[in-house]
Amino acid sequence: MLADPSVKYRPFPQVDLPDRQWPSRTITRAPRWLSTDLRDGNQALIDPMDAEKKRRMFDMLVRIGLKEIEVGFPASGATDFDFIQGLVRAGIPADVWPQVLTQAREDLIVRTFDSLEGAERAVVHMYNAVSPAWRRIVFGMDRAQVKKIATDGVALLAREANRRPGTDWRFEYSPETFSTAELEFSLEVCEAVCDVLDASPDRPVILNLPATVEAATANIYADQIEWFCRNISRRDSVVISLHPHNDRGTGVAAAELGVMAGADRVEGCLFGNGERTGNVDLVTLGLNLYTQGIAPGLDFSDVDAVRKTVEYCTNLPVHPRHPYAGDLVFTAFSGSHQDAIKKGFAAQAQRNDQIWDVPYLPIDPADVGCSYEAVIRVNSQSGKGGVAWVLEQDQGLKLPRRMQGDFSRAVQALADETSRELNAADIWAVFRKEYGLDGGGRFQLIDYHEDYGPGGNKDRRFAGRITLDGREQSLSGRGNGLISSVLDALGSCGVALEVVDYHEHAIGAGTDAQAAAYVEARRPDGSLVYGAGIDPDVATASVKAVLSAANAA
Ligand SMILES: CC(=O)SCCNC(=O)CCNC(=O)[C@H](O)C(C)(C)COP(=O)(O)OP(=O)(O)OC[C@H]1O[C@@H](n2cnc3c(N)ncnc32)[C@H](O)[C@@H]1OP(=O)(O)O
Ligand SMILES: CC(C)C(=O)C(=O)O
Repeated sequence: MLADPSVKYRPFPQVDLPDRQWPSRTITRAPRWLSTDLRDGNQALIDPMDAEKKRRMFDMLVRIGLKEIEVGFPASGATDFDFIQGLVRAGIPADVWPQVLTQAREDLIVRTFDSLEGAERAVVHMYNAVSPAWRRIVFGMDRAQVKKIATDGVALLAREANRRPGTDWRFEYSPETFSTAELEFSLEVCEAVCDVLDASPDRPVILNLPATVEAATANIYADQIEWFCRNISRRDSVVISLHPHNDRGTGVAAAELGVMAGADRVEGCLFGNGERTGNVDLVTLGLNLYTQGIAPGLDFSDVDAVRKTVEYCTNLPVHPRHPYAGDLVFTAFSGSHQDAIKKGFAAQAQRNDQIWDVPYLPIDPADVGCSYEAVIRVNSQSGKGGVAWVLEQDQGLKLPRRMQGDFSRAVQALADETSRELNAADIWAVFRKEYGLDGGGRFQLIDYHEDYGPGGNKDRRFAGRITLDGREQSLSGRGNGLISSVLDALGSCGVALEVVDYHEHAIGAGTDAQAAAYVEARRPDGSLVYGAGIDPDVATASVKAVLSAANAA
């Protein structure tokens, strides 16, 4: 890299628009969407989609709710041409407009119209680049010549349409490279195109203003769009469309600001496939709107299925951190995030309204078909809240607060030792081991009997059979409750404990229900130990929990 990049790169000039309005506008409804997955997306693939993949993509786009779909570049070759003819023959849903792209060349235009033979309706989209670099480098033409490519081209569109009156034709024109062209020249070309096509309010022309290469910050694109919307002479006879690419990684921002600046329509691809760094991502745009309380008109309620289809058709993976849809976007590994999310879910469950307010989760995962189970996952960065969450989701165990800290230390030790993610089975195994659920501690309950002394209810007697250090023996004790009588019995084995906290709850319901009991106990030196017991009988669960604490002591 250069020490001084200014010798090679120039900053993008500002747009002279001191009274710009877009910064204080908000988006209040979804724009019209066009999917160009089958065109811009497809042309950028290592292996372009075959007919089967195209059909699968098309059907999914229709299911999602796309009403405008660019189905290909028919003059590119037989694959696109035949696919488009096949779609037309099979019948395109009545509320869906197929769109096709062509260069402004007569033979290509004729072939493009041929591909749509028999269609009820279609949009023919023609482009030519207008910016200085393309004029100079690609075409070797001046402004007038480049403008003539456009006007001659759209005249051919009108001619071909007139020759085929059985189809309801609409037109889209893209001054390709709009974002790096002089605004006045783009406007001049678009005005001329609208004149030739006789744009009117009932037959508006789509003017698509692409950021063919994203070359400036998103606010500059918004300025360009607002400037264009203000200056185009027949605003009511044109649909202003955006086509942002993502070279600077700000395609989504550019599209959003462009809509605030007055655009009616956005062209993009699912998950941002497309040339180089991609077209703007329709999934992110749609769900961004959704999280502002605006119905996007696109159904991503099973975003995972959408992702799998796109991955299959494009043979490109969607990044695990991709907004809303990546494998890891609803997953928190880090302790403080887990703690906040766990509290957020609990608060959400207690509130009496639907408003979503869970820390770190901008959208309810359930709305896009994701379950809550995977929201919190555990590794060495995790904390007690996350560990407790996984145990609760997996086993239904609701550990008391302080015990969460005790248990999490054991889980943390394993995570550090193994340097990997711990799944629910790992965590459950640590719990069973830590609290002696499978045996292994000094004290294990075989069975016990409880009765009352002369003092009645406050005079409980515990008589148990346990294994102590592997040897079976009897144990008895007395207290004013079951737990204190077990503690008394343990005292005779030299274990002095005072219970400072006790919790119990049911796990599950009906005949399969179990009870979980948790004990926090203090040793003579003041240190705390914890125990847990699980049993179909709640009293037995509590006895086991006390013995479990004794094992820890
Ligand atoms: C920004 C975009 O994504 S635009 C869409 C791009 N998509 C594609 O190109 C995919 C499909 N394309 C193709 O299959 C082929 O490029 C075809 C069939 C369209 C044309 O193929 P060919 O004629 O063999 O070659 P090629 O694409 O290189 O054409 C370049 C010529 O077209 C001219 N040209 C480029 N764009 C346009 C345009 N929009 N209108 C008119 N002429 C154009 C170039 O100046 C060049 O002219 P020259 O030969 O006189 O120098
Ligand atoms: C054809 C146009 C719209 C295009 O794909 C672009 O400019 O990126």
